[in-house]
Formats: sequence, C-alpha cells, structure tokens
Amino acid sequence: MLPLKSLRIMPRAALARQLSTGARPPRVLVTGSLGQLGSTMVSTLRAKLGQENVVASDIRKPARGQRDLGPFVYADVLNRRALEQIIVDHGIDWVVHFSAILSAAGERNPALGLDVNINGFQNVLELARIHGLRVLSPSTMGAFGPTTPKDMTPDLTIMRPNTIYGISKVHMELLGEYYCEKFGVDFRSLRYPGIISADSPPGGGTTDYAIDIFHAALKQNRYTCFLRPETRLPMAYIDDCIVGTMQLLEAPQEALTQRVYNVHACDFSPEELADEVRRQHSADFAIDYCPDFRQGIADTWPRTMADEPARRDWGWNPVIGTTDIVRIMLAKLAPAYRASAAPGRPTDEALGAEPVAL
Ligand SMILES: NC(=O)C1=CN([C@@H]2O[C@H](COP(=O)(O)OP(=O)(O)OC[C@H]3O[C@@H](n4cnc5c(N)ncnc54)[C@H](O)[C@@H]3O)[C@@H](O)[C@H]2O)C=CC1
Ligand SMILES: CC(=O)[C@H](N)C(=O)O
Repeated sequence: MLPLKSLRIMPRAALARQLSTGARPPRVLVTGSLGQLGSTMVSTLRAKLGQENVVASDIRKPARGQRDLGPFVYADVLNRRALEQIIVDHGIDWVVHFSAILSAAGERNPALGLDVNINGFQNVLELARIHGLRVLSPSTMGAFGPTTPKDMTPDLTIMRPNTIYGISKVHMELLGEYYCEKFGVDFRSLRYPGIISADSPPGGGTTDYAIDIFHAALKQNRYTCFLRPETRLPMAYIDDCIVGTMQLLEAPQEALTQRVYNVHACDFSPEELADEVRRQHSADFAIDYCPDFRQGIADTWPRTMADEPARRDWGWNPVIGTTDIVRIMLAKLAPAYRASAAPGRPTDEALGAEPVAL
C-alpha cells in the first residue's frame, strides 16, 4: 500500500507552477491541530504549501518536538476576537476547522459539546464571511440518526440524529450551506466514517474501539469491546481520509455540486476486526464484549454510506481496506510496544517515531 506522502495529493509540480506565476500559496489555519486527525492534516498541508504557510492551533500544549515543526498558536475557537487576531496577524486564507467534541465525549458533557461544536463553528464561519476565507469543516456519519436508512445511506436522506454530536454537526452542515448561499462563503465539508490512525490517540468517539483493539492486542493479547460483536460501521484509514480532505479542500469551486459529501472507504464489525487481528497477529487473541452507552450511539448510525457524488465531483477514491488497515496498524504500533519499557500505552512520540512502508 502506498505511504501517505506518495499518494495523489502532492503534485509539487502544480505548486511550482503556482509559485512561478507569482501566486502565493494559501495560508491555512488548522484548529484542533493536536487531535487525532489534526497533526496528520498539518504535516500534509505543510509538505504541500510550505511549513510557514500552515498555522497549527489548539487549546492544548504541543508535545516536545511538535512545537518545532512549524508555527503553532494557542486558539480557543470559542474566543472570536482572539481567533480574528490570529487570522489577521497571519494573513489566513483558509481555515481547516478540526476542533470538536466527538460523539461519546459529547454525551458525557453535552454543554461542552454544544458550545464547542456550535459556537466554535459559528465563530469560524462568521470570520470566514468577514475576511473572505475558505472553510473546510468535517461532518460525520454521526449526523445521521435512528430513522435514517442504514445501508448505502445517501447524501440526501432523513437526518434526525439523537446525540449532541450529531445535532451539532447537522447544524454545522446547514449553517455552512446557508453562509455559502447567502454570503458566498466557500464552505466545504465531508461526512467522515470512523477514522483509524496509529499516530495519535482517538478523541472520545464511538468508533474508538477500532483503534483501541490494536493497542490491547499488542499489549495483552485480549480486548474488551464496548460495542456488540455484530455492530457494523463505516470506517477509513487516516491516509485515505487526509487524501480525500485535501482533494475537497483544493477542488475548484465549479466542480462542487454540493457543499457536504458522504465518504465511505470500508465497513466492518468488531467480530470481523477481531478475526482479522487473529489472522495477522495472534490466533490466541481474545475479545469479549461489554456494551455501554456507545452501543446506543452506534445503533443510530449507518452500516454503509453511498459516496458517488464525492467520487464524481472531486475524485474521492479510497484505497485502504480492512485487511490493510489491520496490517498497517499492527506494523506501526508493534515497535513502540516492543520499545516501551513502562507498562501502558506508549507515548505519542514513541507511536509516531517508527514510520513504516505501507
Ligand atoms: N476521528 C474520527 O473518527 C472522526 C472525526 N470527525 C471530525 O473530524 C474533526 C477532527 O476530529 P478528531 O481529530 O478525531 O478529534 P479530536 O477529539 O481528536 O480532536 C479535537 C481537537 O479539538 C480541540 N478542541 C477542543 N475544544 C476546543 C476549543 N474550544 N478550541 C480549540 N480547540 C479545541 C481538542 O483539544 C482536540 O485537540 C472533528 O470535526 C470531528 O468531528 C468526523 C468523523 C470521524
Ligand atoms: C464517527 C465519528 O464522528 C467519531 N469517530 C465518533 O465516533 O464520534
């Protein structure tokens, strides 16, 4: 499988052309850049646009090492004035808005979920209107709900989610479309499935089991899953996710026939994932099931999503399936567990330290 760096998103020739015509690359602010997806998005953007053109931001302190990779600023998306100052001071053209409270965390703290996901997004969108910015803010399969058709869920269908996360993401989608239509804000969004990554820990979602299982397999060869064995959900490996996000971010306006797109890469259940771990890692790997409140969330989400408009309009074309995800996750995480003297999950640095050829 291809490593992220060699995938279709890195046409350096195009960047060179842009530079030779005198157009400077866009300056991008990434919010929530220390989250599960943010750090990979930042490094991908920097490889393409130049380190100094991508400002990473979060309300947490970057780990040692992360700090030196390019500009980082503290930015609370709830503080509109501070956010505006960053946008003005850094000459920002595009905002990749990754700050969010995910599904399980949102049910644990609904007030925080509403605040960050709704007010934080409104701040970003309003500043985009004032300063003429392009905004990419991911949505999720969690924007669907219990009455949505579960198989091959289309872009346009019943959307009545019953989680704070889902409700706030539907609000985001509709408000983004409204600002696009009324004020010409270039808003773009994708409904991600569960995203699997070895590089940073997941941030409190219902699909976190599909990352935790690899850590548990390598650490103690057994895992207790918080979802039932047959719970099928759409998933994607982070490389496909970031490639697709870059494709949508850079797509010409005229290619877009809508502002929010489903994206689907593969789908599996916990028992299917455990079988694959047994096949590739250890025949003795044991899994048991202790469903908690996250089962109730997963039960309202699609089993598979239809994503033809994303493929047609801007080239969504995931290449990493379930077997490859298991192979990549085991290969990336195993050295860190072997090297980790202390018990428990290895540090983020240890996890990121061992690049593997995918
Ligand atoms: N990881 C996944 O499986 C999926 C993620 N998404 C979406 O992708 C985006 C990124 O998700 P992840 O990286 O997984 O989330 P995460 O939970 O790992 O990271 C979110 C980041 O937002 C930051 N944050 C929280 N409150 C903030 C505030 N007030 N101001 C600024 N930053 C704040 C957190 O410190 C954290 O670093 C989110 O919009 C999420 O809804 C959508 C579907 C699937
Ligand atoms: C699918 C998502 O949006 C996220 N991973 C979550 O489980 O909350």
